[in-house]
Amino acid sequence: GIDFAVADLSLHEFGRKEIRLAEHEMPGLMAFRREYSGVYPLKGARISGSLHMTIQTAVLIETLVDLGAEVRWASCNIFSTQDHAAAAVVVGPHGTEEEPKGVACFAWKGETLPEYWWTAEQMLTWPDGKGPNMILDDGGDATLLVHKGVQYEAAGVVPAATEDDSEEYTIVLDTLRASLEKDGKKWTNIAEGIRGVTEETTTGVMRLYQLAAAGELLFPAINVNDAVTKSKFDNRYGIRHSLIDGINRGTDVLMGGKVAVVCGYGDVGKGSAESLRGQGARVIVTEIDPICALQAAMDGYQVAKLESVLPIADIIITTTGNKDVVTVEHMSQMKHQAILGNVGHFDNELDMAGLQRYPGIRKNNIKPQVDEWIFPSGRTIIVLSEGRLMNLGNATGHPSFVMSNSFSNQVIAQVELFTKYKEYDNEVYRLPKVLDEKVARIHLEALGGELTKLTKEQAEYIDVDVEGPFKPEHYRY
Ligand SMILES: O=C(Nc1ccc2nc(N3CCOCC3)sc2c1)c1ccc(CN2C(=O)C=NC2=O)cc1
Repeated sequence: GIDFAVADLSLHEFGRKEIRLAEHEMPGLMAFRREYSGVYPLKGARISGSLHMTIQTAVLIETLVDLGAEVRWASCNIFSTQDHAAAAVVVGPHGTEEEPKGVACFAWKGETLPEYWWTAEQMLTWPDGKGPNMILDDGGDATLLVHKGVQYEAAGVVPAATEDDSEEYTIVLDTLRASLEKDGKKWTNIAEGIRGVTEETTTGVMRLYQLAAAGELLFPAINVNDAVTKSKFDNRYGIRHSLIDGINRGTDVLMGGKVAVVCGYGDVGKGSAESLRGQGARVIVTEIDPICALQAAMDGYQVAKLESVLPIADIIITTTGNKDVVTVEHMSQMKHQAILGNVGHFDNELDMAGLQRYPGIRKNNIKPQVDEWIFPSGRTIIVLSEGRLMNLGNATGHPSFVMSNSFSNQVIAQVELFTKYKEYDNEVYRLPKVLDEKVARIHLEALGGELTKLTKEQAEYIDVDVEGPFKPEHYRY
């Protein structure tokens, strides 16, 4: 039998039902199952995956298994696991609760930090003592664990107190300390067996480039995040779908006719503005970058400074990826019951610490992820998801079709690295554009779109191959 640790295996039937619905909305992954049927390009692959254990991720996992891989999984966030997805992945499409036949999965919603690092350790160690030969990472924790482990083995000492006292980092070391004392040279063996890692997000990709720049990257890496059909789609179309979903689930406020301020006009800001405009809101954009600001103006949005529009703003959404975009001074000048949310990067776009320290402030929790903050003046504001990503806290993250684009790039990258790792150095690579275009072709077809074909003469005229790639590397879509 397989080893696993999930919240409640009896949720597997519900998970299986939602996985079946998601498969219909993930044409890219299902196309790869058909294309590679009987070929098993990932036969022999032992993939350790660290990525949000959601229904969509379950479809990714079962696609990797269909392609021949053995998989062990943990979530990359202590809150993001959907317990029914984890249960279904363990039982598998042909297993039962009594006799699970799925994948070794170690994930449950609400893990403590020590539990989180324990699940990461389980994900990286096979029962036969072997390690993975591939890593699928989101945020870089799996890659970090392997590299830190090797570094400490190389130092020949069990890690002492660290230069960084954060609780999370110390937990990593406790895990490492335990495993080093127990298994000695385990981590070096694990790293030596790994052919490569494919990384889902900006944060993880940044860590990879830092490792590569320091000459410390132990194996090749593919940056999935910067595939056009991943980041452009997550950031623009995923947010366009889930921003108003989160506002509706959280507040049921009518957005038509209201004034909505979107801070930032990058891909996330563009998706957010479009989402709110679609509901009939009058959207005002704030920007620091003249090019993005001009784009907003040309798209018909008023471009203003946040301070200038606080008296009329009903909804304020931050999308910048920066910190302190909305300060407590801004909040104290907002309209009564103005709605404030963040879909940018981390939870520091809104100055929640400043709000909590504001003299005489009071907090009235309306329902999970929806708080009313009451200023001494009696005026209140409604803050979604405590300033954290409200498309996740108040809604269900990206829809399956958007994740199908992202995860199709993951499958291509896993097959590419597993089968051609000898052609790669210990550097960070992006997928060839023609594979990015392949993901787009599959999803266009699934939407009933018809692609026009270049004639040979036309292709020569614009100096591209009839089969692509159709754009130069530096092209910005
Ligand atoms: O982060 C994700 N999810 C998440 C969910 C709930 C949650 N609750 C939190 N807290 C904070 C402390 O107080 C208690 C509540 S943090 C948190 C995070 C997450 C990201 C990408 C994908 C990618 N993705 C999709 O978008 C759809 N399928 C996917 O795999 C998923 C989840």
